[in-house]
Amino acid sequence: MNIALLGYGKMGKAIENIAIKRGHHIVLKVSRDTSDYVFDNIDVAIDFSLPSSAFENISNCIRNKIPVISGTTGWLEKYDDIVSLCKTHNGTFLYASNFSLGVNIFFEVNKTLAKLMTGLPQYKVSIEEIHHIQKLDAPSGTAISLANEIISQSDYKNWTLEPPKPKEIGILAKRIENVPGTHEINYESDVDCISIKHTAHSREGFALGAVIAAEWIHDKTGVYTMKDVLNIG
Ligand SMILES: NC(=O)C1=CN([C@@H]2O[C@H](COP(=O)(O)OP(=O)(O)OC[C@H]3O[C@@H](n4cnc5c(N)ncnc54)[C@H](OP(=O)(O)O)[C@@H]3O)[C@@H](O)[C@H]2O)C=CC1
Ligand SMILES: O=C(O)C1=N[C@H](C(=O)O)C[C@H](O)C1
Repeated sequence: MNIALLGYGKMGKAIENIAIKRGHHIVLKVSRDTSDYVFDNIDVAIDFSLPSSAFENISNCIRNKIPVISGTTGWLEKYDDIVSLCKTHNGTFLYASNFSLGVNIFFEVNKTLAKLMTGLPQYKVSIEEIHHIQKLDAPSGTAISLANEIISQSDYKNWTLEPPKPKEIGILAKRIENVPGTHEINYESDVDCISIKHTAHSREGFALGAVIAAEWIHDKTGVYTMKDVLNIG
């Protein structure tokens, strides 16, 4: 496939390595200062850019009939607008807050555990995420996905970065140099604690998942998630 990379930072470079190993060609790389570009002979675009640029990048692809996947976090208040645009143009779009296989399995474990914990108010749930100090958004997109899944299975109403009130899930966002991404869910009672944790050792898992998603989506139309790609959930 001919791939356009929208964002050529830490993730763009990790994706380039894996895509080339899998026989693909990177034919366009877009960064902050790429002023004018055309989508010429592109099979799929992969957006890992900035919270402030993802919406425009994705819209641009959809309007130009380029299938696009995005892993950029921190822009999701406009997700529904992208879905509408995609439907209007009969386009192709997939967003994932986390492309790694491990985290997508972790999402399922989180959902199952949240179901098991309903009706056990003695356990208070909280989420901790740790990322590198360059990360622009907090909490992480993955932590938001985890919280939303718990909310969908329970009496919790929303998540917060502040000390949680009743029915709120507290998220602690820590920033530590060079940490690729760690997420932990804790159910704490007076007598014990149940924890589940995913630790990324590098960006390779995110990048491989993104390339697999791009391979899967490039000849389809519609709006998809990683659950469709991995056939889980
Ligand atoms: N879903 C997932 O699995 C994962 C998601 N992420 C998310 O991906 C995003 C990128 O992460 P990361 O690669 O670490 O970040 P980086 O800061 O390393 O890279 C961001 C890149 O975006 C470029 N950029 C800036 N403006 C634009 C624009 N208008 N159009 C296109 N590109 C632009 C920057 O260019 P320049 O270098 O010129 O400034 C830079 O190359 C983040 O939102 C992060 O949270 C990260 C890992 C996994
Ligand atoms: O910014 C990152 O690095 C990451 N961002 C994603 C998120 O916000 O969840 C995924 C991963 O944890 C790495």
